[in-house]
Amino acid sequence: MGTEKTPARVVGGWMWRHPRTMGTTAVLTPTGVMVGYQTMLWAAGIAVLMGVSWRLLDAPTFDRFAGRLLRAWWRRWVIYQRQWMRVVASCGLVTSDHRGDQLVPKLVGVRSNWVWDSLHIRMAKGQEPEDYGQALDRLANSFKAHAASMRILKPGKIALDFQRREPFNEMAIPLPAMPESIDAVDLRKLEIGRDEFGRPFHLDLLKRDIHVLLAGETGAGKGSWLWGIQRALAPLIRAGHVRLWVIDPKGGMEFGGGREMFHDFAESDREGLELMRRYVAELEKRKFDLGRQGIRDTTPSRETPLDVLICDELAAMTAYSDRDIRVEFHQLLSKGLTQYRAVGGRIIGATQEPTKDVVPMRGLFPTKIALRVDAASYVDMCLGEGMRDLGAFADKIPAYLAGVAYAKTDGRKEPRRVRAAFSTDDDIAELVAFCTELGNVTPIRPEVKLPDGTVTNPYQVDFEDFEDDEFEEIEQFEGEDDGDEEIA
Ligand SMILES: Nc1ncnc2c1ncn2[C@@H]1O[C@H](COP(=O)(O)OP(=O)(O)OP(=O)(O)O)[C@@H](O)[C@H]1O
Repeated sequence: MGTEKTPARVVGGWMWRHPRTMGTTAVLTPTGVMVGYQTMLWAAGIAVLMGVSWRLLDAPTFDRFAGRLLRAWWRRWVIYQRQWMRVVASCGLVTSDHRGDQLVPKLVGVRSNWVWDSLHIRMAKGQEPEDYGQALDRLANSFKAHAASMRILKPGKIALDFQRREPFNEMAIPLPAMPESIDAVDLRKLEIGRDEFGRPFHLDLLKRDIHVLLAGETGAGKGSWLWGIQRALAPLIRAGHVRLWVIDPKGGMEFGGGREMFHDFAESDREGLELMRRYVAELEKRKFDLGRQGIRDTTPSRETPLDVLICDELAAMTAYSDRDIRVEFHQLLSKGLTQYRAVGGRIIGATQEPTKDVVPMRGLFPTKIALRVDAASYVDMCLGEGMRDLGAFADKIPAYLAGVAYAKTDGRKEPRRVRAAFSTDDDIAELVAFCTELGNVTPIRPEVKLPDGTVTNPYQVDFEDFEDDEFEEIEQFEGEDDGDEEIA
C-alpha cells in the first residue's frame, strides 16, 4: 500500500494544494474579527452589487478584468473538478500501476475566455498526449463543448481546450452604412465588423493599425475584411484623400470589380512589382519633399493622400514568383513597411500561409488578423508567439463561419475574436459607383496608343467606339507595345 492517508494528512495536503483559498481565509478571518462580521458582510454585498452593475453596464471590460477569473474559478470547481473522475474514467484515461493502484490525470488549473475554457492537466504516469488527442471528441461530449483541442505545455503537462459557446452562430453582422461625407469618417475608428460581445470592431489606420497582415486559408473570408476596410474609407477615396494601390496577383479575380476606384491596380506578379516600385517611388519622393519643408507628419488630403496598398496574395509575390520579382518585392515591401508611416503609407497584406518564406517581415505589421488557418502552427506565425496559448484558436474556426478571425493589435495582450461584415457583389458595385462619382479617382494605368494616335488607359477604352478592323489594330498594338498579352 502507498502512504497511509490519515485525516490530518488529507487536511494538510488539501491546504497545501490550495494556497489562494488558505491565503484569503488567513486575511479575511482576522479582518472579520477586527471590523466585525456585519461590516464584512456589508462590504461583500457592496462588492457583489458593484460587480453585477459593471457586468450589466460593460460586459466586455468586466469579462477582461474580472469575469474570466471568476468564471475560471467557478467552472473549475463546479463543473470540471466535480465531474473529473467520472469523465476521465469513462473516456478511458485512468490507468493503473504494477500494484493495481489507479493513476488518475490531475486537473491542475482552468483558464477561461468568453468562448474557450482551457484545462491544464498533469497526465498520469504511462500516458502520452496522443491518448488525450484520441479521446478529444469523447471529452468534448462529456463536457458538452462545441469543439475541443489539445496542446502540449511541457513534458507531462497538456492543456485541453473546450469551446463553450459560438456567439457568431446567433449574431448577424450588419454591413456598416457607408459614411456619406469625409467628416463622417474617423480614421481611428473604421468599423469593419463585430467582436464576440457584439460590439463594433474598429481598425485605426491613423496611429495603431498602420499596417495589417491578414492570414486565412482559401474561403476563410479575407475578401470581406479587405472590402470592409475600403468601404469604411469610401468618402475619403471619393475625395481623393485616400488612394488605393491594389495588387491582385490571381488575375484580378477578387478585386477586378473595383479597378475603377483604384489609383493603381495590378493583376499579375510582374505588374505587382511594377506597382510596388511606383508606390515606393511616390512615397519616397513625398518623404523627401516634406522633409525639406520640415513637415514630419501629414493629415490625409488631396496633396498628401493616405496611400493604402492592398496585396491580396502575398505568397504570389514573395514565394511563388520568379526570383527577380521575389527579391525586389521583398526589398520594396520592407521599405514600405518601415519608412512611410508619417507620410501616409499604409500596407494591408493577405496570405493563405503566414510562414517565414511568404512573410519574412511579419514583425513589421503591427496588427495581425488570423482567419481560419490550415494548421495550428500558423496561428502563432501570424499573430505572434504564445497567442494560441492565450486562446486564439484560429485553426478551429469552423468553415461555415467565414469572416471570423482573431485580431491582435499592438498594446493589447489578448487577441480579440471578431467577424467582419460581408460585402455582396451589389455592395461592391455601390461602393465603386460612390467612390468614382466625383471623378477624383485618377487611375494610373499602363498606357496604350489608339488607332487615332491618342495615348490612353486601356480600361477606359470603349471598344464599341471602334470598328472591328480598328479593334484588331488596338490589340496588335498592345501586343507590340510591351510584349504583354495579358492586357485586356
Ligand atoms: N464576413 C463574412 N460573413 C459571411 N460570409 C462570408 C464572410 N466572408 C466571406 N463569406 C463567405 O465566404 C465566401 C468566401 O469568402 P472570400 O472569397 O472572401 O474568401 P477568401 O479568404 O478571400 O478566399 P480566397 O483566398 O480563395 O480568395 C464568400 O463567398 C462568402 O459566401
